[in-house]
Amino acid sequence: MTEVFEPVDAADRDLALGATGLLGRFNTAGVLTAADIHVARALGALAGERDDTVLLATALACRVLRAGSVCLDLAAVDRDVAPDLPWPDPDAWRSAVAASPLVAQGVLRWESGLLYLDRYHEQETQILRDLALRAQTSPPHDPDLMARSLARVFDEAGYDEQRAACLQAAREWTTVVIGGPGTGKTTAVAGLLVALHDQFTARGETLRVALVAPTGKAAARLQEALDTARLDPADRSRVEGVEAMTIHRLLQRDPGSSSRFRHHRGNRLPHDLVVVDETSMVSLTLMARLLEAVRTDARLVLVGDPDQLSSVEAGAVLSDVVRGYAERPDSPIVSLTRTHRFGEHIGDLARAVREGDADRALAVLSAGDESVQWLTDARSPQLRALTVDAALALRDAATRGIVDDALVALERHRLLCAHRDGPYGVRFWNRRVEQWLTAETADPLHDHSYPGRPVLVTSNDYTLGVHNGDSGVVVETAEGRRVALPGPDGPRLFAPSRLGDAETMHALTIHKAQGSQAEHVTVLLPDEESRLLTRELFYTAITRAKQVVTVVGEESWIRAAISRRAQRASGLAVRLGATTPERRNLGDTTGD
Ligand SMILES: Nc1ncnc2c1ncn2[C@@H]1O[C@H](COP(=O)(O)OP(=O)(O)OP(=O)(O)O)[C@@H](O)[C@H]1O
Repeated sequence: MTEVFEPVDAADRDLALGATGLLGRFNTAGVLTAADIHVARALGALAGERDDTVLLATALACRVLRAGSVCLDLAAVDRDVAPDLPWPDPDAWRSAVAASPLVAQGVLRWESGLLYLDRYHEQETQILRDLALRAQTSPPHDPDLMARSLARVFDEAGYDEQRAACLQAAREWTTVVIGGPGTGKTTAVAGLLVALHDQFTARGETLRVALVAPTGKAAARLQEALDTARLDPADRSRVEGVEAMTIHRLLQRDPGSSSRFRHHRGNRLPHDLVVVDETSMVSLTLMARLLEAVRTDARLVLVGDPDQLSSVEAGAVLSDVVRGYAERPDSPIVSLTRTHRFGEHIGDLARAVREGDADRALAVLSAGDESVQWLTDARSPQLRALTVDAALALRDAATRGIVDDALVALERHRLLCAHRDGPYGVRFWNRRVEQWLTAETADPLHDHSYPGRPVLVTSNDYTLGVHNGDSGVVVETAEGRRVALPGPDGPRLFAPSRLGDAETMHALTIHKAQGSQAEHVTVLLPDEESRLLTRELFYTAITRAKQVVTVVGEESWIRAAISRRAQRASGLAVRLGATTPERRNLGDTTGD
């Protein structure tokens, strides 16, 4: 089932002027927006397509993009959500789409039952082409030196998976390192940086490294993990000076265009090694832009957890790549399977959710371990106690003006919600925690800059160096109240009025929490009717916890979450699986 029928927002429910026939019916029913209809009509006029059913498919192909799909899977359209609408007969619909002038003229692409707007098909095709091109040759490397470097960096038993990841990345231009939280992905990256540094130095060259992540928050976490990776002082000096940044910053936005970057196929990045962390959050479009900008003779290492929620924008590139290569002999995937950080119980819960084993997940939740707690009712006094304790700790440090302590307190607890609105939403819970706090302290909280207010920045301000997703806290200082945000060289302080768009963050959506972690995470599940409740969402939420996770929700909601998959239509996995590997210098893994 594709997500064609995620209910449109109230603001979306606009009617297209003069929309008649099928498009008009689907528009009035709230399935299509005016924008979907506008695009379908404009493309239809361009190609001379008058068949209403084809225009309907075109409009739906626009609609699915908003739900994260790259294309419309015509056979999987779920008619039950709007059963009274005049759906075309499936066979006739397929034939009409296949025979459409829109397809003949390349405005739309029709492949294996999937209907694409040309741009997205082109991006998939480009990714496939670039991956194939990168796999035709292999990089020069000295295996003996590699073995010596890895023996030094991973000098204890138990690092076989990390070693395997580094060896693959030494041998091939493209490597995909996948694993859940705490499986040692960053540790593998740190080892790889050191080992490749040795390789380049031995050849009298300097290794140029780019370390990137899709969001500023994820880049900051990657930097922190690398800075604290277990390396001896000599090896540490080999990775010093490597700065993690966002993919957008690496590619550099072209000031003359909102969608182009300075680095592209005609102006490639200079780096010899590009490592991308949190790749699950990278959209199809951004991956296409990145792949074309990386030199074909530069190593690319994609790191991430394919079981997490996919990008906000269309595409599920990491999980598609993993599925697409599953049966291929030339797969660049290295899987890290052993968890090294979690308490055993959070790891067990995450595994049960990932594997779809609801009975096992409920058994772990019921076992009574202090690292995995379960509250069936959001009215539980325990939920109030733990959110108020976290808010009070923040308020205490902030009122005393101890900025470092306030920022530490900010990382202690996160209340995560699936929705923004409604009884399980962020807005409701932010207000509720503030009310509880007022009841506890008698502080008036009508002022938005009260000390201890946790703040989430929601837009980029390049002059201030503040990014969407940054989080901080209002603190009392000698100069007055300031919002403290963590920075690479210590806390940064801003007058509250200088920070543009910011929200209160006693509660946060799971989507916005992607790429970050906190010591204790409380996951407030929505009821089983929620359209957002999926296994990927639940897994992403649980795995934000470093030490303790509290799940709030009834058994049936947990079962619903685990049984429902977030599905995105895309052709990448199938097209990748069907590609025949082509190798120019197979077996040539040594020497230049
Ligand atoms: N093979 C190993 N044996 C023992 N400890 C390990 C091993 N690999 C990593 N660790 C330790 O486990 C912890 C987590 O490792 P790391 O940060 O590399 O994981 P990760 O997969 O990048 O985590 P995440 O992406 O979830 O932050 C670190 O403290 C690291 O030193």
